[in-house]
Amino acid sequence: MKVLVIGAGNMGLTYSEGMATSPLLSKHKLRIYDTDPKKIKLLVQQPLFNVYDDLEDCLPKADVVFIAVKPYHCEDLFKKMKPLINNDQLFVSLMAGVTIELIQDQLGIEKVIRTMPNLPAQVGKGVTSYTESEAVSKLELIMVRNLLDTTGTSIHVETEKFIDASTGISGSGPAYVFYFMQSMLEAALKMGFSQFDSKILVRSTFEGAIELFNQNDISPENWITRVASKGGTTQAAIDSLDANNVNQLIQDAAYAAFNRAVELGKEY
Ligand SMILES: NC(=O)C1=CN([C@@H]2O[C@H](COP(=O)(O)OP(=O)(O)OC[C@H]3O[C@@H](n4cnc5c(N)ncnc54)[C@H](O)[C@@H]3O)[C@@H](O)[C@H]2O)C=CC1
Ligand SMILES: O=C(O)[C@@H]1CCC=N1
Repeated sequence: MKVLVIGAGNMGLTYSEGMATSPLLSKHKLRIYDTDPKKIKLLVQQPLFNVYDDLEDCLPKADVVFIAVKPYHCEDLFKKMKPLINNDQLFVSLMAGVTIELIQDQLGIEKVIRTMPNLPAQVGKGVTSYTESEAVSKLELIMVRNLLDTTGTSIHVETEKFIDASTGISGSGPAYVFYFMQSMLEAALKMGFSQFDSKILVRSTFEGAIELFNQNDISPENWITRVASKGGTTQAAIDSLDANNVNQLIQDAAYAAFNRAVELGKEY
């Protein structure tokens, strides 16, 4: 099986590295293509995969093609791809919003797996949701799942609605966590801690909370009650969050990302 990854950015490179360092693919079975000459120049020096700057040299012979460009680049890319592809090839899209139907129509092919990955894939802790068009076989689905799992874990969803929904939860989600971290860091600095100590306090708090969550079957809501004493400091903080409707605001943010994914699908 020969795999081509189109787009050597955050996601394309992450997946390429995940697949290349797994036992599933040897170097000569994995290719990466990008249009940015500076990226190509840097990438040719790495030993993990073969790097291309011309679609004609890498696309026609690929069995599985990962598409990891920004949604607004897909129209132009699809025009260039169309004369070089065939209906036996399997296309795996990592793009937010772009629908299976649009990919099938613009490329004139049938086999598409649409995914929604996330950035922690860079450290092997990604989560990717995925769904497929009718023409994709069970075997092909398992094969691609194994490739996706080289960057973490994956969940299969029945419809594309859940790909857009997971964009709002896990795809964009790391940014919500970083947003929270940034606020905590700014508060620590204002209280007079150094940059160094602020980072330790915030990082350890996030790591510790995640570890507790992972090691016990207890809901976050329940954990809050274990931190908060009646009339104590945590309750003062939670009361402030509740008074400002932060729970609802976070849910609104997740829905904003979900809705934007649906909108993106109509823009191309
Ligand atoms: N960054 C993230 O956390 C996530 C991104 N995604 C999706 O992944 C896709 C890629 O995002 P990033 O990797 O963050 O973007 P990026 O901007 O880091 O990488 C995109 C790459 O595509 C290349 N490119 C542009 N036009 C091209 C073309 N016609 N042919 C070949 N290469 C081309 C660019 O030179 C660049 O290297 C997007 O569609 C996004 O919706 C999905 C989930 C999470
Ligand atoms: O912001 C975006 O559109 C992409 C999709 C999910 C994360 N990044």
